[in-house]
Amino acid sequence: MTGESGFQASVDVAPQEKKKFGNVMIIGLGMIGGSFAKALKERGLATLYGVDRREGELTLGVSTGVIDHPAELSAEFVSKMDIIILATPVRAMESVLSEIKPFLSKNILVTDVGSTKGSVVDAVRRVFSEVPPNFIPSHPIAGAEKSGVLASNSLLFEKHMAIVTPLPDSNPVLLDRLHRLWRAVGADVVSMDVEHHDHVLASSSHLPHLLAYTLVDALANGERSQDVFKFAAGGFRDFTRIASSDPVMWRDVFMANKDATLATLDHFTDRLADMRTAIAQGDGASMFGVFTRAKSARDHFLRLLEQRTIGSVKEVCPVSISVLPASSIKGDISLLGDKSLSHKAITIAALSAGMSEIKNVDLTGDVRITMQAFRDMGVVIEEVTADHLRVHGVGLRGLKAPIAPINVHQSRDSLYLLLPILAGQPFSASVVAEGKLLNRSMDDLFSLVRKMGGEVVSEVADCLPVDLSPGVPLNVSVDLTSGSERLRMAAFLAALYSPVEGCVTPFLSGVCHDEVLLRHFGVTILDHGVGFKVVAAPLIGTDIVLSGDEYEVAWLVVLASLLPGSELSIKNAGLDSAMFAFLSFFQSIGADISMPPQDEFGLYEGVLHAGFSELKAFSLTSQQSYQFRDELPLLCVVAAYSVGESRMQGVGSLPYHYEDRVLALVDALRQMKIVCHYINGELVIEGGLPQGGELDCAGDDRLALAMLALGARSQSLTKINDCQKLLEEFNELESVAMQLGFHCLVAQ
Ligand SMILES: NC(=O)C1=CN([C@@H]2O[C@H](COP(=O)(O)OP(=O)(O)OC[C@H]3O[C@@H](n4cnc5c(N)ncnc54)[C@H](O)[C@@H]3O)[C@@H](O)[C@H]2O)C=CC1
Ligand SMILES: O=C(O)C(=O)Cc1ccc(O)cc1
Repeated sequence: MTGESGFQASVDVAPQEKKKFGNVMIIGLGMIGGSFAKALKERGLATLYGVDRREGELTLGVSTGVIDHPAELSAEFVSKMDIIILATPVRAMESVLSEIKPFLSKNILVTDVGSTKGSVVDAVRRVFSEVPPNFIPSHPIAGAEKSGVLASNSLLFEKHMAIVTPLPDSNPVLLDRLHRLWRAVGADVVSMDVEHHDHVLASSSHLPHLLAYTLVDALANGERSQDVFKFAAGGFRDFTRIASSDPVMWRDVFMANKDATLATLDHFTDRLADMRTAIAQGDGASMFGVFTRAKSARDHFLRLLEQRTIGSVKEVCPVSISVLPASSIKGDISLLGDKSLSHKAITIAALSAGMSEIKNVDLTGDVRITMQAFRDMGVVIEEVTADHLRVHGVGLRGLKAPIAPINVHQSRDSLYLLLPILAGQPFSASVVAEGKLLNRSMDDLFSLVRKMGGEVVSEVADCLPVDLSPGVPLNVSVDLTSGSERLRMAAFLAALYSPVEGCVTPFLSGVCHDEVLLRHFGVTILDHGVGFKVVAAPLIGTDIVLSGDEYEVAWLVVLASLLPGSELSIKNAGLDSAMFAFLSFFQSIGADISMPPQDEFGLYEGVLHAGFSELKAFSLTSQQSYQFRDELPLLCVVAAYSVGESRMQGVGSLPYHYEDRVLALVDALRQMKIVCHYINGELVIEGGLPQGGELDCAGDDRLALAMLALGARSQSLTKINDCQKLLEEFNELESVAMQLGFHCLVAQ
């Protein structure tokens, strides 16, 4: 090992100051080992010892300050370490482990950074006959095509993932230390099992390296190679950068991860053969399909990585919005399409036969998750402009089995649409999620899928992740009178997959956007008094322009009503029966609104006008409180500015989520010096002149909008904290405010 010729490794292992991670030995002081050492050393977190079979690397390691001391794999050094990191090529690890084995004690954390994990665990088993609890493998997903200690970079792991692959017997205290170690050098840590790691990395890292090496080799040895390289365009350079990586390291990787790389290589070879056929046959449609899906998958993926939502907790910057009092709103405005309707329109268009154009569609946030899921199942979706899609539908049962689980991330909207659709396909599929969607019971949705005849298997009862398999399709009958409104579109979709006819009994009577959207695409929905019969028939692609978000419409109407001098026209309102009822109630307490006309489907679509007027105090029965439960925060604001006392019965009997929202607003009202009483579930608000203040909407977008309205006519400035969700949901808020002359200021 080291120190043999001329280079003296000191055996005096620093007893002096103890740093956070103590004595850390890096074995294999190349690019990754050196980067790790440098990152710990620069942060003053450890005393670094380096070992390398190439003496030159150690000399450079000391002279460039990457390590504190050169070392050897002897008792004097090894036994005094707190942490040992193996950073050699993977096939060298077995001999390194044999050398350190005699000097290891069980409280020394030993880890590695190898690109494969199964082979390292096998090597550990061969050396120790088991995996000792203090050996816990890991792998940073960060690197470069360079090698050697001079290529080391102390920031290499910052904002990159580090995968740890603990084993059942791993020591939990040391596992925790390993997590801290990776976090200390800036990495986001994720856990995975060894086998899964090797399969995922075979596709995401090993296969691309193989392709790059093979491409360069094939072209370099082919005819006209001089000219190929001379005239290589940027694409060649981008694609082949990684062919400059270290050949020893990569030979080791492919020898160590043979089965998983062969599996992904076979899959890729099949797809390449398909592309060959498409080119040979001049099949432009197939090529266009592959290129569009691949482009959007990559764009989507990069966006997600930028937000760092894959495998790590999303970093959110706190956003506050301040409202300056005494402004009016004036102007004609068009609102971007409703987000939930955007998810649904894309879904229905994807399941229709033929092409659909969807205009005024909101393509921000979670909507992209729904879109990506369909693209992963073979649907070509072109983004014509930022709010215009062209969807090449494949029919109700025409989706292709996705090659990987569908990831709905944290999007409930995507999940509730995708699950019944997947259950209606002839293939099995898995659905995974992240964060708040995990470990939550989805029993309503899962039982809907079971009603369709689908088989649902999840590790934790009724929770994600879930595996779905098709069964014998059944005629679905869903009664939503005691269920959640969220299930409404899911129930309609399930009914569409019925062999003959499905039946949905919704909670509220009247016209709703979901049914209208389906009718647009040719679905026959027969109202039979207590519910709807949905006739199972193909959907037909069509063109549709989405109307503005209804809650945003309601908010703007309330704002216009409260602010003297306001004159507002919303050019693309689309009100269903429930929103029409709310705005009608609002008219009944004095609001000056003119509603858009009713269209052939029963929606009130078109221009809506609203202006300032003095509003009267009001009383809501329990039934009305329930009916207007979504709009109650807005009504509380109206009550605060009305003359007299307003009452809302039955608030205490609302589902807790709605009650909580109202109570949060009551707190805000009290902070603004408005008198409120909440007794036996009845809320009484005495109108007055709200003061300004600093409010917190607790990340609830609807509450945030209500608080903005509350601040709009208050005595002094109102600042609302925690508004990130509002800007995610209503991302054109600032431009709408600017167009209408509503003075609000967004600050991060
Ligand atoms: N290069 C990359 O981008 C990434 C590499 N990895 C993994 O990190 C490990 C190291 O890779 P790099 O730092 O890129 O390679 P490198 O070639 O820069 O460094 C490896 C070092 O290990 C030394 N070494 C080899 N056999 C040894 C032995 N028996 N005893 C002591 N030292 C020995 C070599 O002399 C060399 O200095 C590999 O297992 C690789 O799979 C992990 C993530 C990224
Ligand atoms: O240079 C690149 O783009 C890489 O892909 C780096 C890399 C190489 C090997 C790994 O195990 C992890 C990351």
